[in-house]
Parts: sequence; structure tokens; C-alpha cells
Amino acid sequence: MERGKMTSDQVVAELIGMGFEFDDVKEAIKAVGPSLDDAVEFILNGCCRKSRNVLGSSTSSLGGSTSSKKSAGKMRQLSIIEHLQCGRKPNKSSKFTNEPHLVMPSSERLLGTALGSKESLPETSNAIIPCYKDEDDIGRSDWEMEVKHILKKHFGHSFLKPFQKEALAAWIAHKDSLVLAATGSGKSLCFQIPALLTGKVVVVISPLISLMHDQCLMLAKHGVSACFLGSGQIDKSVEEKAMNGIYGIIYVCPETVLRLIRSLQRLAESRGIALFAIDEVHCVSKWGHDFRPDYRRLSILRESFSTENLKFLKFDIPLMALTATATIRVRDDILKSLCMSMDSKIIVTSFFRPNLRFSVKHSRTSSLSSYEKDFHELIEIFTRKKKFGKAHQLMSKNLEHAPDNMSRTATCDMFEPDTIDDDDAFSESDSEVGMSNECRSASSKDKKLSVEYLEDECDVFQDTDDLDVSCGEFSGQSTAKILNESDSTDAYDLQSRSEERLKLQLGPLEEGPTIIYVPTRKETLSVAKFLSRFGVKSAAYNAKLPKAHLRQVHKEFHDNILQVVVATIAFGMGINKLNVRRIIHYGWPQSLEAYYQEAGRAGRDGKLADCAVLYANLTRIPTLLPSQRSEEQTKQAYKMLSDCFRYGMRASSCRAKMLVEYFGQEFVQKKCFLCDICTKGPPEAHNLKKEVTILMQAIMSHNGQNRFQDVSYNDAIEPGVSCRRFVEKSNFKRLISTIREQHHEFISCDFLWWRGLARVLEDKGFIKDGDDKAHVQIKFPEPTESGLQLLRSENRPFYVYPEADMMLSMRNRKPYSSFAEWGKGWADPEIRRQRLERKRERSWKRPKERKMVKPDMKTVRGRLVAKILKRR
Ligand SMILES: Nc1ncnc2c1ncn2[C@@H]1O[C@H](COP(=O)(O)OP(=O)(O)OP(=O)(O)O)[C@@H](O)[C@H]1O
Ligand SMILES: [Mg+2]
Repeated sequence: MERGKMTSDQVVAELIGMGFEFDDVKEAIKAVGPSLDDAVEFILNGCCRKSRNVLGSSTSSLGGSTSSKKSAGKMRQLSIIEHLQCGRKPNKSSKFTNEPHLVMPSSERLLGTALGSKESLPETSNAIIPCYKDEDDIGRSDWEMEVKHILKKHFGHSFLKPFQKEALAAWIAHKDSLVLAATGSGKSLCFQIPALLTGKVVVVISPLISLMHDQCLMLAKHGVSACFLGSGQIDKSVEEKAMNGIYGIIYVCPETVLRLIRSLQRLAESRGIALFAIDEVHCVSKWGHDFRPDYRRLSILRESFSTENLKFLKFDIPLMALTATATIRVRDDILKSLCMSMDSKIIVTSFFRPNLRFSVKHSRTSSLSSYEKDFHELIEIFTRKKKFGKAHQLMSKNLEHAPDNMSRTATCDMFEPDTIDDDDAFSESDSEVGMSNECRSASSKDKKLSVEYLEDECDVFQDTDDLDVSCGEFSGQSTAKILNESDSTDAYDLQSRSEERLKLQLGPLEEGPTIIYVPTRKETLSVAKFLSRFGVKSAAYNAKLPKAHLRQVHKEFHDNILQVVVATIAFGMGINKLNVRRIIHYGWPQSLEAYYQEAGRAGRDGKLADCAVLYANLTRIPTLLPSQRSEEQTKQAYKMLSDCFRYGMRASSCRAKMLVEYFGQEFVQKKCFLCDICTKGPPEAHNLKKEVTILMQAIMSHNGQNRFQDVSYNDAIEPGVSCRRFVEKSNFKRLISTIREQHHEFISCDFLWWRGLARVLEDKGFIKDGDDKAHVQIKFPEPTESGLQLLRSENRPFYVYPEADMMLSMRNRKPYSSFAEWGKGWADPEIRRQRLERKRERSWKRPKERKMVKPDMKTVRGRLVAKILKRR
């Protein structure tokens, strides 16, 4: 509805929604008529006499100043409960109270007075839901009743989730709180409701402009006044208006809130601030992902908005910190870094998302054919109707003719971004394949998407407007049955749900919006281009693409025009599209925190959704993507990457369990019944006592700790080897080569297999890395005390569930030939003859494949080549 066409009732409702006092609103409408802007102006410029008398002048000085000291005694801020009970006086004489679609006076609702029947009320978004107490409401406190009303009125929800209730209860009690709840569980309501409940302002600190923008638009749709501040805010008057208390909810980036401390203190004195909410608070911690140094400086909030500093406050203004991904270490760091009060309430809900089907898929290919193999299923899903056979033929044909440089780009070099340098691999028209339709035509005009955008970098999330693209469209309502029972019951009885879950598991996953996360910008384009060739409507998304394109991608994805978005981490945080059916990580995520956050964008409608990690080369250990990190942070980043690698390699534990336990939570369900491991079952455990003994002995021997008499291991390293480090701490690769050379019974176990076993031993605490540096996979193993004990327990079996790399190695046994053997081979005339034969065959084949270059007869080399060729 346009402002000009608003009725007086709607203006009143709007103003109440903004948090103005009912009496002031009434007076303003009387004076200026049904104009929203004029009424706001009126209230702010004079009508607020009454409220100013209560709260003191907005221009009065703060802290220990004389005026606030004077006002401190009689003008102290009310407690939240007091505010709710007497903040809005019932005014039955008001002409507005007879009109049913106005907000009812709070105190009447608080008393639970039945003022009319539900049926008689019009079904407008501003309709009053009368607060009669129904059976469900017995035992609810008054504020809960009030919240229930607001929840229904503004958001259309009937109940608060238990964690939301807990968070609000902590706020009502003026406590700081840390809310840890799964992605998409509804954390935003925890800080939005206080603004509506008290009419005071809630300040929300958020890391991204796009996130703030989206939330403001969503709130506007729900009739809640909100604004965002920061560099992304084009309208410069918004900040002034916000500081004058016009908006109920102010979204602000950390950098800006630090600049506005004084103004916010004044706002706390005038309209009042109900709460400071710090969303995505994991950004505070160096031990988490997405660390943002400015978040750490938010510790100033606790001190600046405490009773000690602001004498007009009766209670410290509560802080509410919220995130979906924080390990125990990160939680402690958040509490400490933000100087949150000692009695802060920590609210932890289950991180478990029961409708997400996690899987990890491995392949060993390392060429363009890996795209074909890895996305075959996806292409089939999206082109099912168009007969995949046709698409497949096209796919094979395309691959045959793919240029070399193209296939190199598509290899699994995703962990070595710098190695990809074939800008020529993408012609302009090629690069446009990954673009949305409208942008494609735009770009063909101004060549926006030429190779200059194909930098092979990753997107690093450092600043508030780094990923400043928003459409504000992600606000749909869930229509599906929400299966996230873990929120509604503390002890979620999975067995009783197993039938329902079995149906989920067996049911085909419908085609639906899909996000593919890749580590580098260049890959967003190459994968999108690949998928587009086979008729999948896909687009690339990374921070370096033009804003117009990114907006278009957001819009088309939201409108279900695009089927697949191939993105870097830039596509993301806070995306609340309900029907995302599939999140594929093509390449290792940098941490399990990042992974869970990104995967959490799937299945917000409660229906089954797939979250797969797909990586093309199991032999390669993932590395960190470039980012500015201190030494300490690099170490932590490696630790997180290593945890992520272990998640992918483990083949014996439910994936949801691994994820939930990673966040320090007990997984009471034991199994999710959906993930690849729960459905296929763990691999058979093997007694690897012999192998473990050999490996431990080899490690001990390399570390000079061979204290056992009967050790059969014969260390191949001569004493006095110049590299001291090598003697002290074995290089794992070398160590394995030695084992394979000396123990022929293990000749078929390749490096991959031993690498897996070493990881198992490290996880069980039998070996540790002797290097100070952090590694994803052990490099310089050393035995631990329990490792030594293990060696002593000679006859006890040692059962191990093989990990993914061990299983792959067992499937593709390769004969081993050591360097020494290879050397000896040349001495044997028969072996030498065979090798030369093979070499000759290879060299004869080559000229046909290669372009023949005519030798240059002016040079000695050229003449020599010509002579050889002539002889052939
Ligand atoms: N009490 C409730 N009952 C039903 N639906 C709810 C309730 N609270 C929130 N929701 C819905 O849950 C969805 C996700 O909410 P929200 O964006 O707040 O999640 P979030 O926890 O902040 O997620 P993220 O971690 O991704 O930021 C929204 O569509 C919202 O309408
Ligand atoms: Mg959120």
C-alpha cells in the first residue's frame, strides 16, 4: 500500500509498529491527519512532550553529566516487565479503540482480557488477535501472551520455538545471552520481538550489507519498521532518522556501530534501546571461520551501555549474540571477547537438521572427464524431461573436442588455485555461458564478463560490503511440514520417527534449486559453463562479477528461473530461500563451520535436501585458500581444514553425528538414517594389528626410540644422514616407501592406504605430529605414550574401520616397484630390452599427435634433428 493512500487506521498501526506510544500517535493523527510522514514529524517535534517528560531530553548529556545525574533518580529506565505493564496505557475513551484492526493496548492484553471474538475480526495483516486465554495459554506468563500475539500478528507463526522462548526469557531478565541454533531455525525472531514488545529500539550488528538489506525488506513485509546503516546505505538521512528513534530495528555493521556509540547512548536515553543483538557472532572469534577483526572491538558495547556508564539506566542493556556455528572454543572466545556478563545465559539448541541428507563422494579422476562423471547425476536430474541420452551424447562429443587448456582448467586443481592460468581457455562467449539471461545481453554490449573477471582467486569475506548484493526476496513462508522436531522436543525420539524418515530416504529427491560451491572464482565460470552446455539453467556467482549480474542471479534463483548457481562463498550467508534442494561442495570446504553454514541453506522448508561434498582427487590433501592470516590464525585454519578432511575421509560414523559432535553437542539420536554412511552401513572392520605394529615400529625407529629387543624393523636410514630433521622425525612418505620395500607382504598397500591408517592412529592418540606446524595430514609422526603401550600389548587385536582413502586403495591395488628395483631392472638384459621397446613405441607415436615443426637448417641443432629424422 502506498503511503499516500493509507487510512488513519493503517497509519496508526504503522506508527505503533514503529514503536511510538499509542497516546502520541493518537494525538498526532488528530493534529495532522492520516499522513505517516507528518505524524512522525509531529511526534518527533513536539507531541512527544509527554514521553520526554518521562525519559528526559534526548539532547541531555550522558554518563556522569549533571543533567543525567539530576534525572537519574526520577527518570530511570523501566525494567522490561514494568515497561510492558505500564508503558502503554489503556485508553478506552479513544475513538481508535473501537476499531477492531488497531493494536490493542498492551496492558489489556497482558491481563488477558477477552475483548471480542476472534471470528468477528477482519483478516488484515494488522488485525488484532484477541488475547483471550485458551487452554494452551494456561500457565503462560503475561509477556509470553504478548509475544504470542505479536508473533501471530507480524509473522504469522503460532508458537515460539523453545530456544526462542529461552532467549526472550533471558532478555526479559536483563541478561546477556549467547544463542546457538541451527541455520534456518529462526534466530532472527529472538531479537526482532523485543523491539515489537517494548517499542524501544533493537540494534542488530550484522556482518554483511546484503544480509541487513534482506532482513529490512523482509521486516517491511511483516509491518515492522527497520533500517540498515553503513556504507551500503545510499540515503544519508536514514542514519539521522535512526538516531532520532524513528525505526524499531536498526541493522548496522560493526564498523558503523563503533562510530555511533555516542548517538546510540542518546537514543538509549530518549526512545530507549531494548537490546543489542550481534548476529553471526562467530565472526568475533579467531578460532572460528569468517573472522572479522571489527567484531572483536564490539566489546565496547557492554561497557558503554551499562548502568555504570549511563546513569539513567536501571539495568545494563542486554547483549544477545547469535550464531549457527560455534565450537566450544569459539563460544568461550565470544563470551570473553565481547566482555559479556558472567551470568550470561547460553542457549544451545540441537544443531541437527533431520531433513538434510549428507554424503561425501570420491572419485579418482583428474581431467575434464571428472566434470562429466561428477555432474552426470545432476545433469540427468535437470534434463530428465529432455531425454538425457541426447544430452549425454552431446556431453561425450564436447569432451572429445574439448581443448587441452579447457580440460586442465577443469581438473581437480581446485586446491592449487595458482596453477590454473589458461585465461585463453575462456573465450568471451564461453565465459558468458555462466551468466543470467538479462545480464548476458548486457555484457555482450559492454564486455563486462571478459577474461578480466576470471581471476583465479577465492572470495575472502573480510568487509561488510564485500558481498554487497541483495534483493530482499528471501522471505517466503514455509508451507511444508517442518520436520525439525529437535526444536520442539528436547529428547527427540528418533525411533518413533524412523518410518517417516525411511520414506524420506527412499523418496526420490525432486529436482529443485541447487547451489554448487567451488573454491575459486574461475571454477564458478567453468562449472556453470559446463552445466549450461547440457541444458541446465546455471549461472556463476562470485564477488568479482558485475553487481548487475549478481543481482540478476539472486533474482532468477529466487524466482526459480535458474536451476543451479555455481558460487564461491560469496553466495550466501543469510540466504533464506526455503526450497533449496541440493548443496554440493565441489572441493573441500575450508572448515566444518563453513560447511555446515553453507549446507544449512538447503531444505529450509523441512523437506528432504541433499548436502554432498564431492571431490575429484582423493590422493590430494586439501590446502588453505589464500587469505591474510597471522601465523596463529594459519595454524588454526589448518586445524579446521584438517577436521574437515577427516569428516570426508571417515567412513564408519554417521555424518550428521560427526557434524553435531564437532560443535560440542551430544548426538542423542545416534544415527540420522539418511546420510551415505547410515544408508550403506559402515565398511567391515579389519584386524590391522600387524600393519599397525609395523608402522609404529617404523615411526619409532625413525625417531630413534627403538627400545624393543625384538623389533624386526630394519631402518634403512644410515646414521649420520646430513638432514638432522629427517633423522629425528621421519618424513612420512619416505617412511612408507621403506616399509613397502622391506615388507613384501604389504607391497599392495600403497601410500594412500598407509596415510589413512596413520590418520586413524593419530585420531586414536597413538601417534602425533612431531612438527610444530599444523598439517592437514600427519607429516612427521612420533609415537605417543599410549602408542608405546599399544606396541607392548602384543596379542591384542586392533580393529580398524577402513577410511575412504584406504578403501579406494584396496579397490585399486597397484604393484609396487621401489626406486632401487627400478634401477636394478636396467641391469637385467630382458627388462632393459622390454623398457626400451616401450620407450620406442611411445616416441614413435608422438610425432603423429604432435605438430611437426620443420627443423631450422641454419642451426647445428636443427641440422642434427633433420639428420635423425631422415634416418627414421
Ligand atoms: N516460531 C517459528 N515458527 C515457525 N517458523 C519460524 C519460527 N521462527 C522462525 N521461523 C521461520 O524460520 C525461517 C528462518 O528464520 P531465520 O532467518 O531467522 O533463521 P536463522 O536461524 O537466522 O538462520 P541463519 O543461521 O541462516 O541466519 C524463517 O522463514 C522464519 O519465518
Ligand atoms: Mg540469521
